[in-house]
Amino acid sequence: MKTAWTVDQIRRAEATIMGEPDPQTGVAPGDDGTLMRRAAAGLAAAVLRELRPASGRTVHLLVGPGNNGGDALWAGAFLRRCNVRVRAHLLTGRGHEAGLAALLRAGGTVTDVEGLHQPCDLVIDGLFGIGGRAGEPDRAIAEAIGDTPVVAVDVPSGLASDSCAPSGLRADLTVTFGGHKIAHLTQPDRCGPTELVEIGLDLDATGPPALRQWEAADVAAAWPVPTRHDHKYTRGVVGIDAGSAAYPGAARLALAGALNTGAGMIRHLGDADVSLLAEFPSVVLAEGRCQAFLAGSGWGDRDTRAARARLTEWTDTAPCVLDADALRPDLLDGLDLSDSLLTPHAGELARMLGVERSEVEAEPMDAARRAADRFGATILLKGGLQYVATPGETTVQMPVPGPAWTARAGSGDTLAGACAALLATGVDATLAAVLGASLQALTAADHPGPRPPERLAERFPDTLAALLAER
Ligand SMILES: NC(=O)C1=CN([C@@H]2O[C@H](COP(=O)(O)OP(=O)(O)OC[C@H]3O[C@@H](n4cnc5c(N)ncnc54)[C@H](OP(=O)(O)O)[C@@H]3O)[C@@H](O)[C@H]2O)[C@@H](O)CC1
Ligand SMILES: Nc1ncnc2c1ncn2[C@@H]1O[C@H](COP(=O)(O)OP(=O)(O)O)[C@@H](O)[C@H]1O
Repeated sequence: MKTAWTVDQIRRAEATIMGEPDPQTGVAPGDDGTLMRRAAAGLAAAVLRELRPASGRTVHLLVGPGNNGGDALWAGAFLRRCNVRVRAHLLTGRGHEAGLAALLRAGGTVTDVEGLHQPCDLVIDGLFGIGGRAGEPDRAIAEAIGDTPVVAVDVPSGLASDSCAPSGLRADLTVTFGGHKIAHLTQPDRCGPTELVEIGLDLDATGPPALRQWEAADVAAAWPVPTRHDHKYTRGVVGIDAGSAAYPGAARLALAGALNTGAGMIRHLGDADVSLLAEFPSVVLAEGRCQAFLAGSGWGDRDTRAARARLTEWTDTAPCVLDADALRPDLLDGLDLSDSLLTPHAGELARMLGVERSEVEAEPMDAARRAADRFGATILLKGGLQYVATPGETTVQMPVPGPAWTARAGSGDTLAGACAALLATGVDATLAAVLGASLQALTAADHPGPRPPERLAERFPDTLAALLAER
């Protein structure tokens, strides 16, 4: 599990070690440079690994006016001890005083933008870190970097740490300090792999993290495996109302998702063509008790009164997964959704919130959180990176990300079925969303290529078996 923290939390954790910074100078009373040197040592070690062999190689430092530039300068001084040639470009003509003095003492040099065009093996981006504002890099600097590998200090410059929006320089590796920032998990294409250097911050004391990214081992550990004492009813019965004359396949897809995730029993309660059940002989048509329901996938333009009656009855009875055509404010308002899961994609979430899709796409984490509070329901916002927001909870969960092969019609229906099967086992809506979305993503990673969603769902059990074998 990777956890990410806001800039405010990082600053507060720093302040408990060094004291509150003076508002005029920005200098904290207890700042003797220890944290910066720890950070810089970790940064230099990472750069040495990238350069291997390092002796005789050349590194350019892009140095901003703040502490981020200080880290780069100190790292440059450490690199000099390993016989690395270091040239620093000071963006504003000045840089962290002690760091610059250390670099010059160690034999590093200062250069202008022209000097950055001289050949070098690696660029350290220390322009701006968590104090940086979002923005595009200076053209002259971007041109000078060209194709040279970039190691970003803390966060790539121009990428806002608390945001999901892409901007700024692109890094091949980001070395961060104390704890991951939100942008590391939401902008992997900008940050590259992220290496965490411990510098002694107690981030847990600042409250819950902003974001948690699940990994395969976490999914395995949390998976609700049936025990010897279980039977089909204790494992959970799922009632599914998916599909319509216009979208008959949605029922088949949702059933495939639920069956292959391990429901104890499935009741097909929709009005879709039952001939599809020939393929799924264990699915029953009999009405009866259910531990979870799935409604909305492939409903099309179902009559509002009928849809509302179904949702009211089901949400009053058991936890529900509400998907696709059930995700309309006029259907959802007034329902008790406290133990249910809504699974919108960005367009559906925009409709639920009455905003433009672009607004959801720009800050998906915030949009998911807002929707969770607005509807009092857990939200799984689907897409390339997915966000699970729980009403009243600060931390947003990010399921394991998967390849974009999954981005096709019908994948959402199988995912909804998978989440419903998990809800029926008794796990809460947040865990059902995280586990269902992660299983789909991990399976797609195991079977890359244009595999139709119902075929991908058939591989869920293999992926799960491999995951559980590791636990
Ligand atoms: N604190 C610690 O002990 C430790 C901190 N550590 C390191 O400190 C980093 C945070 O340092 P920081 O607070 O000095 O902020 P930093 O990211 O250097 O930027 C601030 C400067 O940039 C300027 N600026 C911003 N955006 C701009 C833009 N778009 N275009 C132009 N200018 C812009 C901004 O100007 P202003 O906004 O004030 O106008 C200000 O002058 C952190 O990421 C980590 O690397 C580690 O050493 C571990 C210990
Ligand atoms: N870029 C992407 N990378 C990986 N998975 C994606 C990407 N975009 C969408 N997905 C997945 O594809 C599915 C799309 O769901 P949705 O748009 O609701 O499809 P439908 O309603 O047609 O079934 C979701 O399961 C989501 O997780």
